[in-house]
Amino acid sequence: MVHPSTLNDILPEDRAFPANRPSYVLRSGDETLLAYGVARELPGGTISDLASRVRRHFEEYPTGPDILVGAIPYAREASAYLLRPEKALRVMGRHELGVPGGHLAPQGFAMQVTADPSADAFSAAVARGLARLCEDGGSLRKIVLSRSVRLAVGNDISIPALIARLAVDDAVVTFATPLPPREGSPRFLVGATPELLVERRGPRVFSHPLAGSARRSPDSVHDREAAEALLRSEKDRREHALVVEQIMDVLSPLCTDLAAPDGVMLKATRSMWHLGTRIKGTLKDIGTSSIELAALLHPTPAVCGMPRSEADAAIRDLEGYDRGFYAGAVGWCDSSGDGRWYVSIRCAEIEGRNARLYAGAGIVPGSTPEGELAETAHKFSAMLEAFGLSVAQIGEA
Ligand SMILES: C=C(O[C@@H]1C=C(C(=O)O)C=C[C@H]1O)C(=O)O
Repeated sequence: MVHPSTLNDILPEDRAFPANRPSYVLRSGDETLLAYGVARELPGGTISDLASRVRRHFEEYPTGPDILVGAIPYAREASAYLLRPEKALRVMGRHELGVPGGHLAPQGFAMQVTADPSADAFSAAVARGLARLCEDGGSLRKIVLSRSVRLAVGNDISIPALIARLAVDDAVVTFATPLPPREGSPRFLVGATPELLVERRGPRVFSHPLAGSARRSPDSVHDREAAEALLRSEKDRREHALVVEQIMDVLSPLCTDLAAPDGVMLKATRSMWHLGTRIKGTLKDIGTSSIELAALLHPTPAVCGMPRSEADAAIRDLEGYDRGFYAGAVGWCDSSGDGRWYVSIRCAEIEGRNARLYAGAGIVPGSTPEGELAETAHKFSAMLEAFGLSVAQIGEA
């Protein structure tokens, strides 16, 4: 059981709830969810029985806020960390969070920046991944390889300041969610994700997968050219189509009228362009919960690859580290089965003075180690900027 006192410093005291600070924040352009304190922790287990554990939880504890919040890790065999808060506040519409920008570290404190793996080691992993895609007789079509950057700051990292800075981008969903403490020390996953894994609202189901990326440019002509080139890129469209294919395959037996009426469109964040497809459907059986849908879909080929088990095995072999809660999902669900789950990317694991940032990129035939290195560097930029750093400061421009 997590001690609530370890979780109460995400935001400054909320005027609406004096004497209480949110322990969990999920802010999108149209809705902000704030959760306070921890009444209960969902018992652990793998993703295959997550939906039944959630259902049992709401049956056993019908009182209190009708919500579980938290994070699902990348590995399907690892346990989700879902919490029943003491209080929850859902604010419809745009919410400023009421957090001052603040300093993440006192002026003059050096930040230590370490690429883990190094840029060279990541490029080598991409080259090995590409070789596997081209192996004769192999069925592997895509793998998503990631890397991390570790930051060591002079003092404890201020999560309020971090999320306030990330929230300047309205195109992304800013989140801060507690992770299981390590040796008693509180940990959080904080990020700004552009990608909706799945949402269930009554019988309606939504997903907005992204795959295929280009960096944005401060120059509007170059920016537009980058977007147009991405839309035309055969390699990126192929990479994207695999994600849409898997999501449609998983959802179609469960839905009537499943469709992607707008086709492939561009999604812009402040730092990246992506190819995205909005998928919508209606459940055949209203008993299918958002968490059941998330558990079936995760990990999509946007963060894993195709086919899933082969891609996952290649990732574990080539990346050489445990992704933890990066490339999992973050969100909420309630006892009716409604919920929203976002892909936990563009994020960092925060523990005291240390942050570990993650970024990954899809590898398909036609990808190059240099291209994927540059793409992941730019995917770090929103988090780096929240720390007052730039891509150039991690040694890559
Ligand atoms: C894996 C990440 O991003 C994913 C991979 C993308 C790609 O390869 O083009 C695009 C969006 C995300 O689905 C990440 O940001 O870490």
